[in-house]
Amino acid sequence: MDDEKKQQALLFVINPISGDIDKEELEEDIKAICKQHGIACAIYKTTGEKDKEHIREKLNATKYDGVFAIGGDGTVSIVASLLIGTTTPLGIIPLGSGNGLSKDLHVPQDTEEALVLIHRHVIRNIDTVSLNGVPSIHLSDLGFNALVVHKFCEGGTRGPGSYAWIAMQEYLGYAPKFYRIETDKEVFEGEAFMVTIANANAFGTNANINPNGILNDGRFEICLIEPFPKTAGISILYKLYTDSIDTSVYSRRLSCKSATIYNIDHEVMHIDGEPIDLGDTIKVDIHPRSLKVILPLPEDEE
Ligand SMILES: Nc1ncnc2c1ncn2[C@@H]1O[C@H](COP(=O)(O)OP(=O)(O)OP(=O)(O)O)[C@@H](O)[C@H]1O
Repeated sequence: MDDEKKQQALLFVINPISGDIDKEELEEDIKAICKQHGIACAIYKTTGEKDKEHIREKLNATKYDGVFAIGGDGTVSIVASLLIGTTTPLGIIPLGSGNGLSKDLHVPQDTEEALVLIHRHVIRNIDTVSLNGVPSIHLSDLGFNALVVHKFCEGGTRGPGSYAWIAMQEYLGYAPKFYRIETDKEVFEGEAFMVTIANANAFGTNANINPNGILNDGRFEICLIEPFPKTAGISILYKLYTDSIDTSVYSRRLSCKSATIYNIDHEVMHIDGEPIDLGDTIKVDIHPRSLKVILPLPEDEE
């Protein structure tokens, strides 16, 4: 099905600095594609200051038929959080240093191919998760990875290289933390190297923490990496990058619709890559099919 006729007005939220990629030409391409297909096109360029508030104002002022986030996971997360529970779908043109959600949604990573979504696509519903009421669309966690995300955000440098450098520096000295996790089905109590609340599958780095997660199954997974000898680190890393972490004896998965995580050691956390402090009791809930997303046409409908 081609939705071209229904698309009247689209908002494009462009992060000019994401992925260190210049987007001047892209802006012109977007305008040309919209003109060609009779679509009214509005552009908002992020500044890094109060972007969410400014985009919310635009959404309140005008009814858009879709909002495209053009940037990395941070930009996608801001736009998505404003569209949850509305009838307005989220589109993604992946142009960040981390493009995790777009990969899990099978959005083309090639910009030219992704731009086709402007006029040719299907709309599907996906689940979202909330942590103490704060939306998470992709992956949130406590523990080692969250610590690396915090240090990465505090540092001045961008990109996957500096993330890997921080991870290497922190790895040897990191001690697992103690958690109690009560889900609607089971209870876990013990130490973990990291605790990931996963609506989706893989981080922007391509490390796949939840290979069997499904974005619209009405459930989320709490993925634990339990304490392991440092010598097992390489094997765990290998399994993360070969979609086989489920086969590790140090991994555990709690599949659920709701959970409460007691963060007894006050470990840091992030939601979709943004550091956040939610206190020591984190209530997690699934919101089935609460976000509409713009996706490529299935091959049999091409
Ligand atoms: N015009 C701007 N100038 C500086 N920073 C900006 C600007 N617009 C957005 N930002 C910042 O960009 C970050 C989000 O970037 P995003 O995740 O989309 O791309 P990225 O290349 O993957 O970035 P990162 O690797 O830092 O996550 C946020 O920290 C936001 O504050």
